[in-house]
Amino acid sequence: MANVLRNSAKFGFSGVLSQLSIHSRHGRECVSPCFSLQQRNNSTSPKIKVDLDSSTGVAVLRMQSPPVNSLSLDFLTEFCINLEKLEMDRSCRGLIITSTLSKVFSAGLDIMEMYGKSPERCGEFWKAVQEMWLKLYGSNMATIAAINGSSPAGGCLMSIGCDYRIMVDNPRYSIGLNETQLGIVAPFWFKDTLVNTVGNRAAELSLELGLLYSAPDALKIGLVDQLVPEDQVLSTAQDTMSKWLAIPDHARQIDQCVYIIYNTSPLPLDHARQMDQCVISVCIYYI
Ligand SMILES: CC/C=C\CC(=O)SCCNC(=O)CCNC(=O)[C@H](O)C(C)(C)COP(=O)(O)OP(=O)(O)OC[C@H]1O[C@@H](n2cnc3c(N)ncnc32)[C@H](O)[C@@H]1OP(=O)(O)O
Repeated sequence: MANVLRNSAKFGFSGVLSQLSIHSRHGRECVSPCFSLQQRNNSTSPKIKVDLDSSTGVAVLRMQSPPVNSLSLDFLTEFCINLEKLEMDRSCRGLIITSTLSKVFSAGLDIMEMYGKSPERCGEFWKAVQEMWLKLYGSNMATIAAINGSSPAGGCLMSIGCDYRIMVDNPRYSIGLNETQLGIVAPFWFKDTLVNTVGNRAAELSLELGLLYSAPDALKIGLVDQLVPEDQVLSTAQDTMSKWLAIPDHARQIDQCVYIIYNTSPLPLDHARQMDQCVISVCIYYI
């Protein structure tokens, strides 16, 4: 696995980063897509299932892409389309994200997307990764990750892109931004999101050592907010969501918006994109 990742970084990321062109706003506003969501969704069977309960205003998004819910371009495209539909639906106020797979929430970016692909394809893939984060972190909905399995790297990013994290209390499940262990570097906006979640020092240690935390250790550093038995993860997420939805939407959204504006680097700006490019290029150089 590590070898494939090393090779994928060599062949893929330089192409990926030269292709970056994202112009989205940050903050808790619905972000308009900068790539055509409709263009690419080639899968025959849906990788994502969404159930919206119109009586509660809460949608449950289930990732169902075996074996490990890896974030391929098709997966990310489908994810973003679903998020966008829910965002536009005024009856939907809350979103719970979980997995139908046993033991895995998401294995993170699909390593096959980073290996031996054309620069164009890599660029499209990287934009989709950015879009996923922008849409989730910038969502107007209250978002809860019901983490019912391991969630490394991009899977962790997806989790910390949510407002609240509930993880199954199982020490065999791990979560964290383990990129450096794979010889790659988490982009600065992964770092920002982690700092916003666990604070500066914990994020620094976590990123430099590429730490994967067991569920109990993740709770200790605040990477997740709550641990629950496996069979209670969804019901706890539903109960927690009702507390979040008791807060008037506008107040919660403005509060989140202010927090993000003051605590997150501006990915949409040119200089920030160049920094993204720089960090990954240095990383590739040293592989
Ligand atoms: C600049 C930012 C860059 C990167 C951010 C990233 O997200 S890079 C991706 C990093 N991801 C990882 O390091 C996770 C690697 N995977 C795992 O640790 C385990 O697979 C996991 C998720 C804990 C599940 O373990 P389990 O024992 O249940 O499954 P197994 O390892 O046997 O894997 C089953 C098959 O899935 C394939 N696979 C695993 N991860 C990925 C992935 N990220 N992308 C694509 N495919 C993945 C694995 O190769 C197995 O395939 P098989 O054909 O059955 O051998």
